[in-house]
Amino acid sequence: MTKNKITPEEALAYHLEPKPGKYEIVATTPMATQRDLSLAYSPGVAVPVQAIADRPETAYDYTVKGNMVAVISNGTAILGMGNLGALASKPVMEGKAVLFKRFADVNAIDIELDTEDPEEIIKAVSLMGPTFGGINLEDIKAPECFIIEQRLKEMMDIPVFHDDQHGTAVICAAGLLNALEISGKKIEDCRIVLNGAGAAGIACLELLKAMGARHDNCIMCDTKGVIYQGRTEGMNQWKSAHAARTDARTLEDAMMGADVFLGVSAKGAVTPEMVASMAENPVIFAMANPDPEITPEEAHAVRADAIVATGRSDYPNQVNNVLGFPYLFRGALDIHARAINDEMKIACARALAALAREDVPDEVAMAYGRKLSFGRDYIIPTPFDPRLIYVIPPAVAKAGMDTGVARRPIIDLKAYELSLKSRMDPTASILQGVHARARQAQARMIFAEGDDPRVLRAAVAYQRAGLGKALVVGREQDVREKLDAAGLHDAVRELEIVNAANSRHLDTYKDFLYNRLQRQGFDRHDIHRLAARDRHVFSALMLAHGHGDGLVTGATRKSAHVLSLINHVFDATAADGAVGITALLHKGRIVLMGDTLVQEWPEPEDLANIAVRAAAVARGLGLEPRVAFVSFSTFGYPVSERATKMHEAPKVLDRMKVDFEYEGEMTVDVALNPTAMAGYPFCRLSGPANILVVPARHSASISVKLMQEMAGATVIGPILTGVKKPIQICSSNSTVNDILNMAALAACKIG
Ligand SMILES: NC(=O)C1=CN([C@@H]2O[C@H](COP(=O)(O)OP(=O)(O)OC[C@H]3O[C@@H](n4cnc5c(N)ncnc54)[C@H](OP(=O)(O)O)[C@@H]3O)[C@@H](O)[C@H]2O)C=CC1
Ligand SMILES: CC(=O)C(=O)O
Ligand SMILES: [Mg+2]
Repeated sequence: MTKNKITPEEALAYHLEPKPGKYEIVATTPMATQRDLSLAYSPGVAVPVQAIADRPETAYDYTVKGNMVAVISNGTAILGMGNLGALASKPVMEGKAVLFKRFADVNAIDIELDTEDPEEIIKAVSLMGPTFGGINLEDIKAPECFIIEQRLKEMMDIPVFHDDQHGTAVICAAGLLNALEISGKKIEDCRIVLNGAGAAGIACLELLKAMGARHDNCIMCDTKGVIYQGRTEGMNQWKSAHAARTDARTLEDAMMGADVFLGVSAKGAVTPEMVASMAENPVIFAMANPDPEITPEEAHAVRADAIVATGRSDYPNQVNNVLGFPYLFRGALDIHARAINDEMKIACARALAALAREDVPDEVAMAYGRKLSFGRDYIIPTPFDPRLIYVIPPAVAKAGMDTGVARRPIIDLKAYELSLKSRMDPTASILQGVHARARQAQARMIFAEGDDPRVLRAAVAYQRAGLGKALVVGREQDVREKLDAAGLHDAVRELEIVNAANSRHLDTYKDFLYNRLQRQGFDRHDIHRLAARDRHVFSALMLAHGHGDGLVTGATRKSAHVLSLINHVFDATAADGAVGITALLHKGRIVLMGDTLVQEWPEPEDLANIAVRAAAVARGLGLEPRVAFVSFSTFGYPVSERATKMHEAPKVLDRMKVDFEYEGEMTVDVALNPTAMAGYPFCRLSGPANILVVPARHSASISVKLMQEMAGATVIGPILTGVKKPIQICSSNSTVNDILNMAALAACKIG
């Protein structure tokens, strides 16, 4: 199993850069003109004000209320870290807000309340009702959380949901249904031990009992050991409800012969001996965060037959409420629900359990870089499963409608499902897929520019993210100093630093290069200078000889120059059919553009080759290619000599009988806008183009940079294709993340 290794420095840097924190608020309306100002603010705003005053339900139409959730904490139970206060809880709450957005397009804002007094929290939150479509309580400790949630539910007319209680319970129930199916046991016969009698623990046991677990078969423990009938120390009414009739007094006693262990307590609470004493095919959900009660490695070392889950993303079977709260709220918000009730939670649990049993589509397997099929290492869907957004919310919404909490029922559930499918930004999952496949490939990546701090940080991140081995070309002393300056002292020991002076292969490289270049005016001296002193050439030679699986360079020099150096070692010219493809990611859309790197003025045959290369890149990214040859004319009008080759290129593809959609020539709006395309009913594209082949490199460069500077598009590439080995050339203004992404692209051989 590959484990992600995350260092404290990386975690801090992630939160510090590019701006402090993890989200910002973006306007959805333009505020550009005097007229905009008049509409958005005074006097225009008075009109929706009056409408809402007259009919309060229209707040869902004229404001963000209907898609806005508050993530509220006082920091008394931050993950499993305990009571560290409201301010310290902010990174977790900002994180939950981002998860809401990323996974279910719910706008969420974190609110940290600096009090431990339940009455103050109740008062503060109850007054926020008008602002939000729902309230997500987070990391508020038991037993106060029970009182707070109950009272707020009674007072407010929007869903109030304590994620640590019900989110956790729902996911735990879903995972357990499937784990028991695999271990061939029935919930009503199982002996269940639950450690941690707080927010998560009480809610988990309550839900499992509602789903068939027998009270007499369940033992709950806390820091004082077993909660047994008659115990007085450290008790409260919620624990008392689950007090067991048993002689067991310690967790160790309770675990003997148990079928199921559920941990929502703290790191290391379970020992290997306890696991060893459990019944056959034991189920162990060690859900404490960030560190589980026992690690899967430790549990499997003593019980190979155990089915193990944790709350973390770096092990299989992540039982974490991230699988629940985004989708529960999505479904609830879409029916303008008054509450999230038990039926909606159970519908969510059942839908999640059912989804894990379904055949996993290729796109999900591709995103994870491994085949996932229902079994011991896959009992619950993975958080990045793109089906969650359109499978779970409809189940929740339907249960809400059936039980009468919907203010605005959904008439057409099928249409709702379709709208959910197109709601999510596909671009995030594309990068996630690339990284997952890179992790699978475990490529030895050559980072040619070891003298650049960004490259060094990307190399460290590549290795620590478990993507493979990073080989850094540079001088040891220099690399050490630069890593020290970046606060990455330990990384020197982890990276392999390579250079001409410490390579055993320099003579072989020089012979190879001499053979290639001797008839192009290079003598032995020139060859030595190139091979020993130029890191781009040296790195390319390493790659050519299989002393690395991929190469990333270009962060310190202009790409054309880097490409000319690489051409000494590889055939990567226009004549060789090399092509640069750039991916533009913007507003949920991804468009590939070519050629952005190699071909200056491609002829129709070259344009066809660019289309073929771009289509392969698109498929590598999980997109079905639709190519448009773009120009300033559409299907022959206006007539122009400059547009002729764009008109001819599709005919070349006709002759090649390629297996993807293409059309041209056309203007960019016809290519990308379905309404404009509809004006040409004979157009063979089945939807907006996702690949634009442009007439020349200057138009490609202008378009990409315009999108980047004016629209703030994310740019990946140019991705170099059509070369024998994976080489990716970054741009000189690449960030650490850009370089890391290029390394991941090289690792999974996209291009
Ligand atoms: N995977 C997931 O999705 C989720 C995981 N969790 C995890 O569950 C844990 C508890 O969270 P939450 O319920 O919100 O917190 P609470 O503060 O509400 O409850 C903590 C409970 O754990 C008990 N406890 C703490 N340490 C131990 C120990 N070493 N042995 C036995 N019991 C212990 C406490 O006992 P006592 O009553 O005696 O003080 C208390 O009952 C955290 O680690 C959290 O990260 C929570 C939510 C979701
Ligand atoms: C996952 C979560 O909410 C917790 O550990 O508290
Ligand atoms: Mg929590």
